[in-house]
Amino acid sequence: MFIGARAVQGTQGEIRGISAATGEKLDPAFGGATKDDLDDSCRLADEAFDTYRNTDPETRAAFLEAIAQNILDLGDELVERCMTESGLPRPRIEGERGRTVGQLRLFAQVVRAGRYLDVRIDPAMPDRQPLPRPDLRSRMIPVGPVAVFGASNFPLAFSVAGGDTASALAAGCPVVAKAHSAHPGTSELVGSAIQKAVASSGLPEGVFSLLFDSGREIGQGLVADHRIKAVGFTGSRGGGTALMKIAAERKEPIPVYAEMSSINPVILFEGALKERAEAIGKAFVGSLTLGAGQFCTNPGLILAEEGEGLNTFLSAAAETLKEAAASTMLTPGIHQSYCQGVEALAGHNQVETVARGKAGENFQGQAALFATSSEAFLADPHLQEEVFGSSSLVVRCPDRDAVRDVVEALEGQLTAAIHIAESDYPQAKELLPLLEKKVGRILVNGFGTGVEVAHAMVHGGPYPSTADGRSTSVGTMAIDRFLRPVSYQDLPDALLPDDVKDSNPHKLERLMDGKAVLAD
Ligand SMILES: NC(=O)c1ccc[n+]([C@@H]2O[C@H](COP(=O)([O-])OP(=O)(O)OC[C@H]3O[C@@H](n4cnc5c(N)ncnc54)[C@H](O)[C@@H]3O)[C@@H](O)[C@H]2O)c1
Ligand SMILES: O=CCCC(=O)C(=O)O
Repeated sequence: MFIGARAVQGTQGEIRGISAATGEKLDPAFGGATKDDLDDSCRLADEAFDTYRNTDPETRAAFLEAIAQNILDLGDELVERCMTESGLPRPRIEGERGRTVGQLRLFAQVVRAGRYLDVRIDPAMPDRQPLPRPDLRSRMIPVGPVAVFGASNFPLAFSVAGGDTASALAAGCPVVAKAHSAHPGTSELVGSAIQKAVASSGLPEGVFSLLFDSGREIGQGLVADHRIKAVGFTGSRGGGTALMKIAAERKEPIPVYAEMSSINPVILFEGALKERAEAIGKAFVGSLTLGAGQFCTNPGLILAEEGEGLNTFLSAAAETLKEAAASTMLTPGIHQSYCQGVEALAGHNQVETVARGKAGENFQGQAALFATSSEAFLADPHLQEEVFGSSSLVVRCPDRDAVRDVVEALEGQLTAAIHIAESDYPQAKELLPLLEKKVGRILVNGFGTGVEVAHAMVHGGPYPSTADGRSTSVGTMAIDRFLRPVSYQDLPDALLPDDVKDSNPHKLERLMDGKAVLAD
């Protein structure tokens, strides 16, 4: 573990990485944190906060870039360890490393640009009648130390140096990360890259700590610690809601930004099916089986009106899926819950098994495609539960109204995809307002897997896809989760923070009396 500048061997229990492919325990053995380790990490983060939040933009941006470079400098040791622990192939891990590094570098740009501070200045109007207007200035400031829970399914881009850590550090918040026990070796390597950047950037050691937990006590204690002011989490609905409860019951409740579960409905319109049902069917299976289906954006639900087009889609999807190789899943636990989910669907008396992929061995997940009627789907809420892996359910709808009824019945989702031809635009236009209320991202003629790390990305959605549908965990808006506004009224310039001073020393773009003004 890394507790500030110290590298610490945990003493609570034994945590070992497991070869995802074979189940073999990996060296070295890691140990979980004690309550003292937890307390030290939170104390150091609290002590570091004021210094870190007052770092100038260039120092903070360079720090983020140093993390990125240190991760790259880990070279193949990181890639190979991550492949072994996650079972994910080299191209995926190398691609995910590039995404992680790119995310850190993008946030460095955000910090340098300074627009995230949202500086607003309403100059005083002493002669205004009937009442003078005071001098009012505001900016966003970081909330304080943030707890980050690494995700199993993206051991780099959503884990120790993933989007939650990158956006929190960019906001000026120290981070106490809780490693995911599915990839302890990967977590240690990435944690070393961050700790090295803290030191080389001359920052207080408490800016980053990494803890392991041999159970759940440390993770729960982290969320409950009064010095932690926000939580980032990606994982199960049970895990996310458990942490939300702890956070809500604190003396000072704090937000938990949990990304939890989504079945990401894909709606196939008549015109699109008429034009390209077979191509959609093949592309769908590619998305469904990406990363052994362990994407939170996985297309777990297909909606379409019954007819020839849907039948053509189903035939193409079935033929393609039958050839899909089974892939190693992240952990034996995730593999087991996937198999249980698939068995439950296969045994459901209203669900038809359309196709199964090639059978696998050990902890490989066999792809599965099921179908049911909209009537059965609406009658059984269990049918909209996420089956985390390469499994999807097609819902045959008798008409357009039934499609809408199913969408109405869905919980909050991360994404919805519509496959349309121009002839479908009128119906699509009717459905879009409803989709907006249900999801964080709407796609046309694609699938939700493959989240672009960009300024306009929303990787979030109404509960229960995430804990707070107003936020995103990917993209530059992710920084907003770890900021809060402060207003300064009638302060003399000498007392104002640099960001809101008349002189604008950091040359920020600011809102002056409601108008955006670039620094000269
Ligand atoms: N939708 C998604 O983005 C997504 C991503 C990963 C996993 N999942 C779902 O979660 C299941 C399990 O996967 P996972 O291990 O990544 O998720 P998980 O929720 O079990 O664990 C995620 C992290 O949170 C911690 N945690 C979980 N519950 C906790 C609790 N009650 N108290 C303290 N800490 C707790 C774990 O130790 C781990 O570090 C998967 O089968 C899948 O269904 C969903
Ligand atoms: O698993 C959650 C994130 C999915 C993602 O980032 C992607 O689809 O690229």
